Amino acid sequence: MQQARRHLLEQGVVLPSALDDRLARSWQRSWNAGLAPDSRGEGQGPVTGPSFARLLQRNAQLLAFARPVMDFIYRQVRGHHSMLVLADAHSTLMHTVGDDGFLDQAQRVALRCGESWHERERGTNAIGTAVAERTALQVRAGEHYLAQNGFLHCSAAPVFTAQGEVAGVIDISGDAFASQPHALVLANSAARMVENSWLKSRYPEHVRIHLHPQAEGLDTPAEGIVVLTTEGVLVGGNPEGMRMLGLSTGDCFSLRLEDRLQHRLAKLLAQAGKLPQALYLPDGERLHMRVHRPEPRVLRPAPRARPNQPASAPSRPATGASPVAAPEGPDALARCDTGDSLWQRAARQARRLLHTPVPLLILGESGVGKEVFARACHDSGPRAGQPFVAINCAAIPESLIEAELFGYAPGAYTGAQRSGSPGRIREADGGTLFLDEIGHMPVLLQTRLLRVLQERQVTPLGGGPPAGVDFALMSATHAALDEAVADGRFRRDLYYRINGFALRLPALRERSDFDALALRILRGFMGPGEADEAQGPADAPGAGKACEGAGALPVAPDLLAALRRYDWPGNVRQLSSVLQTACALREPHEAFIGWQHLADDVREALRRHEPGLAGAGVEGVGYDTAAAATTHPVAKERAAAGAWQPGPDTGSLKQLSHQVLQRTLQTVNGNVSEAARRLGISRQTVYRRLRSAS
Ligand SMILES: Nc1ncnc2c1ncn2[C@@H]1O[C@H](COP(=O)(O)OP(=O)(O)OP(=O)(O)O)[C@@H](O)[C@H]1O
Repeated sequence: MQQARRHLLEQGVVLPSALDDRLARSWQRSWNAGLAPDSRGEGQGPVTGPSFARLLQRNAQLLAFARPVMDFIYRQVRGHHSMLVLADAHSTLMHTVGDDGFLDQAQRVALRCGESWHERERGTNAIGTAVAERTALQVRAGEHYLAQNGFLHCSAAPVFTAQGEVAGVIDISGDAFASQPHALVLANSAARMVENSWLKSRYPEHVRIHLHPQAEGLDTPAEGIVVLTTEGVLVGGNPEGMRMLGLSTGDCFSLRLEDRLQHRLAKLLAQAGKLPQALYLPDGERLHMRVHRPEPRVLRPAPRARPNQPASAPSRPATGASPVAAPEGPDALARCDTGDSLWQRAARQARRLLHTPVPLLILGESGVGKEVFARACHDSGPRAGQPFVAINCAAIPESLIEAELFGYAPGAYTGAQRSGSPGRIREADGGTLFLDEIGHMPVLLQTRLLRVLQERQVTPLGGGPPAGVDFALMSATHAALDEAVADGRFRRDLYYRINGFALRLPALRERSDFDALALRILRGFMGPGEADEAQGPADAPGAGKACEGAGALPVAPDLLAALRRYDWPGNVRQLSSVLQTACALREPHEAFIGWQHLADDVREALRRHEPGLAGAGVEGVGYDTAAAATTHPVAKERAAAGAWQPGPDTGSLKQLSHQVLQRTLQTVNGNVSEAARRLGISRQTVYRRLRSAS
């Protein structure tokens, strides 16, 4: 380990094979975050007082289910110079129980309630690394990134929510005792016990299926559990249950279990509460299951989703709804709903038509999310689980569209696959065919498509018997199809055939849900929890406060304001790509996206929309540094502590940024790396900035 440490200090990279892969990744993250292995870490001090009380309040359920399990485990390990820890999803310690002697020792390295053991602050450690890697693991002695934690041996296992998000971590820390494999087994079993008891009590109005390969395994911590709505839509499950049935978290709220298992829900319910039953999976494997019916409740109206509830957040289980009128979890359309009323209107219209054969024509500018919307309609309708086949008519060369759509017989044309092809239309059989940019379909093919739509039969190119097809049709275009009809570029009869109902999706600049939509997109790029994590415990010192005004978005407030004002000609696609680039340019230790994470052309385009900045130079270095200095958490923290703050009369942005840089360099005694880290910019930017000022 000493050699690995030396190598890291000298080369800045982890020595290959020195550590288990997960720990090696973690060491590298810790190094990249700017943590010095011989430092005392970057803790911002413990969360205390009312803030700590609120933290406990937010995690009340997890605590309630974890405490008895921790007490039980502690009784098994008492006297072994160790402790059990429960941390939240951000690695902040909430509850500990352990031997007095060891608790005292642990206090000395801040292993105590209220302290964060996030990797960013403490480097590789079992709690923070189990959260980052989403897996149970051990970190023993010198494997800890900070040398001062080398006396600890820790085993930690994440506790997952029913939708696969990390809810918290259970850790066993101690001296040599905790380094043994059984400590990891204990931590893992504790996490499974917490998940299972939480899951059982959390969904009283849902159907619960308990599973195990052996009947005797039911009701043990090893059992799998999945939860369904009374209509059979998957709500979630424990990791074991999801694994046994080959489900992924992406299936939650969209998959009907009977489509996957070929078991009727009614039949499953009929077996509820009886002795364990055999359940055969599609591959022939046999499991034992016990089905629990929802508990009867008084009828109450279905709760509605809050309009600005972040769309990709797992919806909470319905509370207070009856098993008969119970609403299922939000479907795919509801999960795309980030609160804009124009978009919601389109979704309402589409939803009414999903159970009818009426073809939808989705209109809207390029990049507004027409295909995303069509896919969500499909996933929310009766054909969910069947194929969704999207064809971009503008992207396929005209000469190939016919073969691509209708398929071809073996050897139908030069360059064709020898075995022939069924064509995309037949691939959509049973599901949905989505024709994007339908306005670009060549007129001759429009005639063939019309015939398929009328006859519901496809005849492959080069001959062969026609094959019957059954699909729902959705089309989309950003072009004015009625104009194309008027000047003869699009067949009128086909236009009427595809336009059973036309709905229009709003351009991004017309939407009122910018923040919620951006958060949804960021979640996709930052990974589960991280987009919200920047908010931290809302009142934790430092990070959360630095983003005041930005709501839940980990974006510097002035940048967020500019993003909101921008007119987004490329719509959601453009926003998505800007956020993706910014996430990629963000250094691992940077909690917020700032101006410095934008490409030059984007920064320039945004600034053209900024009333007060129109005259500033385009080069932008000064601007991004100033922005970083005023919005980066560390800088803001310093400002709050009484250090220099830019005032309105301090000069141009370029001067401001130079002053910030100079003062930061003074504070850190000229250490460029440290200054760059504090300002949230790269060392190269610091040097460039110094050069441009001289
Ligand atoms: N609701 C959404 N949540 C997250 N990302 C979205 C959403 N809607 C659209 N996007 C992003 O925007 C991109 C473009 O969406 P989509 O392809 O559906 O737009 P479109 O209107 O069909 O575009 P075009 O007219 O160019 O075919 C997607 O790849 C995705 O990255």
